Amino acid sequence: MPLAAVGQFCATASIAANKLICIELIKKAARQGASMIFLPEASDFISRNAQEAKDLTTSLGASEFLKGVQNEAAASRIWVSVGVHETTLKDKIFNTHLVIDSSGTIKSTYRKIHLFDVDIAGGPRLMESDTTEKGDVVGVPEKTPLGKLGLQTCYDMRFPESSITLRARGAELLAYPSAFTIRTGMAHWEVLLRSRAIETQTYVIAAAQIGQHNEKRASYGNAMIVDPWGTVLARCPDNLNKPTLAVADIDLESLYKVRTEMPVMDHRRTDLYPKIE
Ligand SMILES: O=C(O)CNC(=O)[C@H](CS)NC(=O)CCC(=O)C(=O)O
Repeated sequence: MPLAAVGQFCATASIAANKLICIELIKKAARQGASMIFLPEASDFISRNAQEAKDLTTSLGASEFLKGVQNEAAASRIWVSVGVHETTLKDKIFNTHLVIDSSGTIKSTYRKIHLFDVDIAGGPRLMESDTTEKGDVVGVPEKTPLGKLGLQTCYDMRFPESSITLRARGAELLAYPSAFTIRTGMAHWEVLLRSRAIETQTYVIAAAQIGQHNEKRASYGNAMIVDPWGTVLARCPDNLNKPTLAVADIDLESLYKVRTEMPVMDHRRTDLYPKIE
């Protein structure tokens, strides 16, 4: 049975420092026998403001951060899922989720489709669309050593439509690299992830940022792997002081048992509401 590793750390505005942390996590996951490691959203950097985000962002091909991650994926012979920023043709950024194979090649690119524009009394207030352009493709699951992987990002977990779309297209796992706020994380994080896993009957893997990135921004952590029954198989420790990993076996046989025993996809009343595909 293949082993998945989910990572958790606190990115700052230093791309060089974040790159070293990710390289160490990739090495450690490979040493533990994982076939694939999942790193958080915005693993390349968390910026202090919109201007800094624009200044730090490059194309995928010109990214020093990605070069380091791709080289280490190849050196450690492990697949990697990672969230990064990417320049667009306009003066904006894509919030991009990549799958890199064990030779260091980018196999799949997903650009976050739901942007986090919220203003909650007592915080947080974040307007992602000020800097970020939304992607316009849900995509098809990518074949990985763990199974067919559907790519999403963070806030996307609030939209079951896209996870059900990916399930309908063959997903056996869904990845949600994240940088969740603490307030919304305490109220919603685990419930959302377990709900997506239960209703789609897929594994859900959510790498996460944790801790204080700068004066204005902190993240909730609780990176986790959830099985298709909704059980939290692994969770990174609540450790603010160092990057951490958690691992779990991916058992597709038990996934198909869940789907056979309770075939919710076949029970849909698409005569009463739209079919998602
Ligand atoms: O800003 C970057 O560089 C990377 N992007 C993020 O951190 C994004 C947009 S601000 N964060 C979220 O989507 C949090 C969602 C969330 O917390 C919720 O749904 O409750």
